[in-house]
Parts: sequence; C-alpha cells; structure tokens
Amino acid sequence: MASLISISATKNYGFPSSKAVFGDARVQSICENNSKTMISTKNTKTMIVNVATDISGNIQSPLPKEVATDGKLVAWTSVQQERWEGELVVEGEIPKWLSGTYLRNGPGLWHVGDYDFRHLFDGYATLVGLHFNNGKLIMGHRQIESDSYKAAKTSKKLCYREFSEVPKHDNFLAYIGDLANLFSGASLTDNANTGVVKLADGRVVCLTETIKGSIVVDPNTLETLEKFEYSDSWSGLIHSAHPIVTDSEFITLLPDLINPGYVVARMDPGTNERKVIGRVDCRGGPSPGWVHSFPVTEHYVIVPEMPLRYCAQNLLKAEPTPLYKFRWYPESKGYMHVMCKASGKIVASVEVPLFVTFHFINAYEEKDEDGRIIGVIADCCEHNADTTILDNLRLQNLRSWSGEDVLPDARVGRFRIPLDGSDKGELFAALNPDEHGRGMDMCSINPAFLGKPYRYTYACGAQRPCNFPNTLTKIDLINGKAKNWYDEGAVPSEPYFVARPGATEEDDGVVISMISDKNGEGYALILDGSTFEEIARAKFPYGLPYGLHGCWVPKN
Ligand SMILES: CC(=O)/C=C/C=C(C)/C=C/C1=C(C)CCCC1(C)C
Ligand SMILES: CC(/C=C/C=O)=C\C=C\C=O
Ligand SMILES: [Fe+2]
Repeated sequence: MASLISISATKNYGFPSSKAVFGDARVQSICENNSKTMISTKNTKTMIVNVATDISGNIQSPLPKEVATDGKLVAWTSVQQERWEGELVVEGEIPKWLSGTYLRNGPGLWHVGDYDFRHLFDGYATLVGLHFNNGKLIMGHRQIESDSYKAAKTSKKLCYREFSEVPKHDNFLAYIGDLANLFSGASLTDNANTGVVKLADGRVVCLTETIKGSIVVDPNTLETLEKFEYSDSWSGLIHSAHPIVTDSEFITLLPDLINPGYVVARMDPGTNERKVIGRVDCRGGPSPGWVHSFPVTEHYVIVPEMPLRYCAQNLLKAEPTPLYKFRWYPESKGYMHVMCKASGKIVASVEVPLFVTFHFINAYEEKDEDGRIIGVIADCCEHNADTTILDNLRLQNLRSWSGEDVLPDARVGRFRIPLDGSDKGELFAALNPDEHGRGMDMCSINPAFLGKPYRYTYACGAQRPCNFPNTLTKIDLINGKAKNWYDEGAVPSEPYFVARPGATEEDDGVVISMISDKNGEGYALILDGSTFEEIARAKFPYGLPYGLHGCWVPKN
C-alpha cells in the first residue's frame, strides 16, 4: 500500500534521524521534531507529514498506517488520522493543463471517545486536497478545527448540537440552559462539514447549514485559518449550505423560522456583508421548507419551498426523530418562487407537485421565438417525494448493508415554472431514471453554464442492488441518455467537473472523484469529461471516508 506513494522532494531540515520501514517501502530515515516528521526513502525522495493526533488528543503514528478495516469499505468509517500529506503515484496520465487544487469537504469522523454518532451528517469535517501540477498529484487531508471539534477533543464529549446529535445534560437546569443556548445559537455546531467554496476574492470557505459554521481555510495547507464572520446585522442562525458562488457573485438564502419565509441576500467580493435582495413569504406552513440548496438563472433566484419543513418541536428534542429537525407536511404543498435578482420582486410563485431534494443541479430561462422569457426550468436530484432517503443516510444503515436493494429511487426532477401568471408549475423526470439506475444525487455541471441552458450534468447514480449511490453518471439532458462508471463494491464521491482552459464544448474537461473501494482502500479518479472514460487514477495511502462537496481552486 505505502509503496504506491512516491514521496515528494523537500529540503533537508537536518533533524536527527532513525531508520524505519514505511509500509512495504524501505524508509531510509525518519526525522522528527515537534510537529513535523520528515521521511526519506531509498530513492532519496522525502515527505513531510505532520504528527497526527486522534480525537482524544493522543499522538498517532505519523506514518500512514495499515488500514485496520479488515479489507472492507471505509466510506462510513472515521478517518484514520488527523492529517496526512504526500505525493501519489499516478496510473494513466493527468492532463498537464489541470493545474490547481480540488478540495473536497465532508463529515469524516463520527465518534467522540467511545460515543458513536448516528447520522452521516453529524461527522466532524474532513478536508481533502488534491493538488495537481504538471501531471503530478499531491494529496493531503486534515480535520477542520471548528470549535465543535476542538471542544470534543478537549472535553472528550459532544459539546455542540450537530445535525442529529445533542449534548447530554447532567440535570434539568443544564437542559434549560441548553434550550436558551439553542435560541441564541450558542449551542449550535460550527462543524463546517458540508462543502467548500472559493469566493471571488480568493478566500476559501468551508460551510454547513449553521451560519456560524463558516470557516476560512488555506487551500494549500488545508489549515483552518479563521471563522468567516458576517459583518451585517442579519440575526438568523441558519442558511442554505450551498450558496451560489461565481467569480463575481455570491448569493445566499436565509430561511426565516419566526416569520416563515426566505431572505435572499448577496455579498460583494472582498466584503463580509450580505445585502438583502428581497424576501419571499412561505405559502404553506407552519415553517419554511428545508433549503439545502437553490438554483439561479441569469436574471432570477429560484426559491424552493419544499414540503419537508423545519420543525420547532423536533429542534427541541434531544433524541433524533425519523425526520431529524424536519417534518413532512404534504398538506402544506410545495411551491417554487422566482425572484428578480435586480429588483428583488417576486415574478412567479407557483404550486408544484410534492418533492424532496437536497441538491438543485441548475436552472435556466426558457424563451419564445421572439426571445421573450416565458418560463424557468429548474433541475434537481429529486427523491420521488419520499423522505426516507434522510434516514437511509443513518450510519447504521450505511454500514450494515446485506445486499438488498434499499436505496430509494431518485431522478432528475425538472420543474417548469411559467412566468405568465399561472399558479401551477410542473415537475417531471428530465430523462428515464433507469438510465442512471434510479439513483441520483451529488451533482455538478460545467460552471460556465450556471444559470444558462445546459446539456450535461455529472452525478452519482446507482447500479442495483445497492444502499447508496455507487456509480458515476454523465447525463445528457438533451438526448435523455446517461453513461455510467462503476467499480463493484466501491462508493464514489461527487463527480466534480473542471473545464479545460480555452474549451468551447460544454463537456471538454475532466471529472474528478474520490473512490472508497471495497477493499478498504481508496483512490482519486480522473475521467475524461467528454468520453467519460478513465484517464488516470492515484491510490491513497489508506481509504478515506465518504465526502460531500468540493470546489476547484485554479493555480494562478
Ligand atoms: C452535512 C450536511 O449536508 C448537512 C448538515 C446540516 C446541519 C449541520 C444542520 C444543523 C442544524 C442544527 C444544528 C440545528 C438547526 C437546524 C439545522 C440547520 C438542521
Ligand atoms: C449523499 C446524499 C444523498 C444520497 C442519496 O442518493 C446527500 C447529501 C446531502 C448533503 O450534501
Ligand atoms: Fe449538499
């Protein structure tokens, strides 16, 4: 395993050295000082790794140790150690133009001491970086140093409210205190485990659904730099985990739990100040629908009002409910609202069939022959209005798969929202879901097509039977066809499209994914965006846990 790592050359720090064996590769020397370990191998190359500590603060071996996984999938197993960095051996050829860093964030550590978390979304954030340069690939991973993670490490217990986990109280007074802290936001997690975005001003921010869980990181070292604090006076505690981020724009959606509705806000590059674009009141009740993501078109922000709504009673509960902090309100119906980016005015608000989605894929404006905008198309990974997907993502379910086909069906849900004043919109499958095995989530597109008519999306699909999306799929929304990549027993993470500089075709680029394979190992996979064939892969020193979303930081 370790022999697959070609170790990168660095300067000699001149520390005293000793001999050791590095996996099955002969290590000539290991030099240690406080926090850095320098490892040299026969071929004179050297790698710097940081001394790793586990969640209890115990020093772990700085070396990538043999994976204690009994050769089984590690996608749902806590990361082996706090951090690691080294060069990977590349099989195949990484295009020389691919120059920059792919960052992927996600929950990667699901326990504090002996206590095991229950839901995928509870895990402490693990940031993985793939640094591409001139056909070479250096990988690193590192835990994000949120207050929540640091407090758990120090006190050896859960200290903040995570997605489904709530700290235990010693007595009734402590419980009352915790409730007060829930309303002030003090007890909410800042565990930024959902995604990572590169802002137009260059800052790289890890995010989750709590506003306080926005953390600035260094894309090169993966180091936690500081909290991202908004300088405006918006007092809400939560936001969409997926803002719209481009080289010029940052748009976010703030659900209002007190006066059910959503505030749409923009933040200019170089500032931390959100400025309100507009507000939309909910049409159903009693609270706003969960809004993990939302799409935009060139002129509009699309605000989804999903019948799976935030639920005050469930927020107060100490034990997870089947729908966690949410409740399914089919009688409240589902709606799609269209807000003009320039004026903040609502130009359409339509009732749509019931839907369940985490991720919108893209949206665009439909025009008539005279070029007049007549409607909006908004595509999402839609779970057939079935909320069971949320409970499927419980770790016990993910870890205990015994071969049955238990992944609920999903499709590319396409909303058609008329802009002619009609009060109903449509929702239908954009292509036959069998094309992608009736599994569909964790999507990406060519970012140049954000908000515009587009043809391709990349996502995770299904080869059944399965309990989790297990393929990578390239979907052609014009021809209604999908091409699928599959490695038996493996779990691939979000396929992320990076366009070739100067490309004119929408799918001219590469697709990057990280794979947890059935043997407990893992690798970075590079597919050609056009043919969807593998062009390169590079094995990790050990398998990594599943991660959610990524971003691309080009080398400047
Ligand atoms: C990982 C992921 O995709 C989603 C994470 C969501 C989180 C951490 C949600 C946290 C919440 C609380 C701690 C209380 C308030 C409600 C809610 C936003 C669900
Ligand atoms: C991983 C996932 C759903 C998979 C089901 O098909 C959802 C992740 C949501 C948060 O980012
Ligand atoms: Fe997400």
